[in-house]
Amino acid sequence: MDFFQHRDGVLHAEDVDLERLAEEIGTPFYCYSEATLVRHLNVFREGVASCGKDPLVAYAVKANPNQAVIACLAREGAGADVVSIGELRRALAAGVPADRIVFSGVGKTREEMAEALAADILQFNLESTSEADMLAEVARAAGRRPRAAFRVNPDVDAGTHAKISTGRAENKFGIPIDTAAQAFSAAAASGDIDMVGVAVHIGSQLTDLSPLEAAFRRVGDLIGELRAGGHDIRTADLGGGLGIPYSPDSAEPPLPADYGKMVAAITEDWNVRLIFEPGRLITGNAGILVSRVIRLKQGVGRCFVIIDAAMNDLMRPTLYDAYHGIEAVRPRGGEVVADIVGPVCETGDTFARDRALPRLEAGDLIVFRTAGAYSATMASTYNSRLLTPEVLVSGERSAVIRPRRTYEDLIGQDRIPDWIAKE
Ligand SMILES: Cc1ncc(COP(=O)(O)O)c(C=O)c1O
Ligand SMILES: N[C@@H](CCCC[NH3+])C(=O)O
Repeated sequence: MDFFQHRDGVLHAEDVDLERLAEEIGTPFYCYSEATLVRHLNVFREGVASCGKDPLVAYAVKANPNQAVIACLAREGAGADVVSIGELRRALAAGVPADRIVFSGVGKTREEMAEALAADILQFNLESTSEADMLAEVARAAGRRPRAAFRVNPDVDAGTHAKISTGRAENKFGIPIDTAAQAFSAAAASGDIDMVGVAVHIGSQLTDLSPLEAAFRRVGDLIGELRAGGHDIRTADLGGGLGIPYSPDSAEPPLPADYGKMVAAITEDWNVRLIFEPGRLITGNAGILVSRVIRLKQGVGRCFVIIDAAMNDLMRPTLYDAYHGIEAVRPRGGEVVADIVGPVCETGDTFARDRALPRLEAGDLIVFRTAGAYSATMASTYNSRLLTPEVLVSGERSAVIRPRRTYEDLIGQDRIPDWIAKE
């Protein structure tokens, strides 16, 4: 059965024996397709290939930071967009060259800056003037000269879920675009930072190009203004954010090729190196979550399918009311309309309400589609559940890329202070 969906709508014919994997690994587990990851990276790269000279695709590591996933993309030449020292270390350890790494995020600490500076990353994306002051201090102390961009906030509504919208004036991200010229001048005047670029990212899971277009046009105007003010702007980081299809009923998000055409037209005379930071688009439809039905329970007027995955494994439905396609691995005849729920002690531990599915029985395997991005990485051990293992499949091959830990590991992480242990 084909569970990995290419971004261009073609189902990939990867023959994955999920039943065998479930026997070997136990459920729940995440499963990623290497071919689909690579395919998505290439679809995006082809889409933006005509956008200026040597565009950099810096994979947003936060979407799926498994070392094997980053290494697979690094092998294909991807860079990385990181937002913490942990992500920077992951990217470097997975083989992403430092000169393809950009460091985003509103809360970079002195220590993080010093480490990224020592690694000589391509660019810091600064999000406030106080952050620029801190980077200047760190750079002076280290005797190095970082390259940096200011991320601007264009005050554009991305039309996505409020919790993942980042480009409105009221959001914490970036500096207001109207004050950017002063911020650039102040940062450049410090003499410690090479202010090379402008960055923008207005949100995630965008299903319409027009907010991106509006934001990019503002960035274009700003680049003109900055150059007129004497700044040597050499890069423009256009962020990530392109949406992917989650539900067969929702509108098709724009294709990377259409996005690329839009970007190429707007940036034609910018004369900069463009940087892109796609995350979800690369990994989202390259991953699934496999779970087993524990039991069925008839409630008052509703049927509950209780599965062994829970909100701690896949938070998106409870956090954003996100839709994930759910399918039976070996569909039986008939149909059931049910609530798909996990074992966690919260009503929010509901993946779907009133979902029509083929009839299910205890022991059946089911699959959550589109679970390669912002899924395993947002998991927790709530209810003292173990983190879900991850598997990578590549044609006939499969490898566990994050093994299941033991309860001893989980419990042994904690320390009982002497004074309690003794009493
Ligand atoms: C600065 C930045 N770049 C890139 C991304 C990746 O976004 P997406 O996964 O929607 O492509 C994000 C997350 O929204 C982000 O905050
Ligand atoms: N965690 C969000 C995406 C956040 C994007 C990060 N900038 C999701 O699952 O959709």
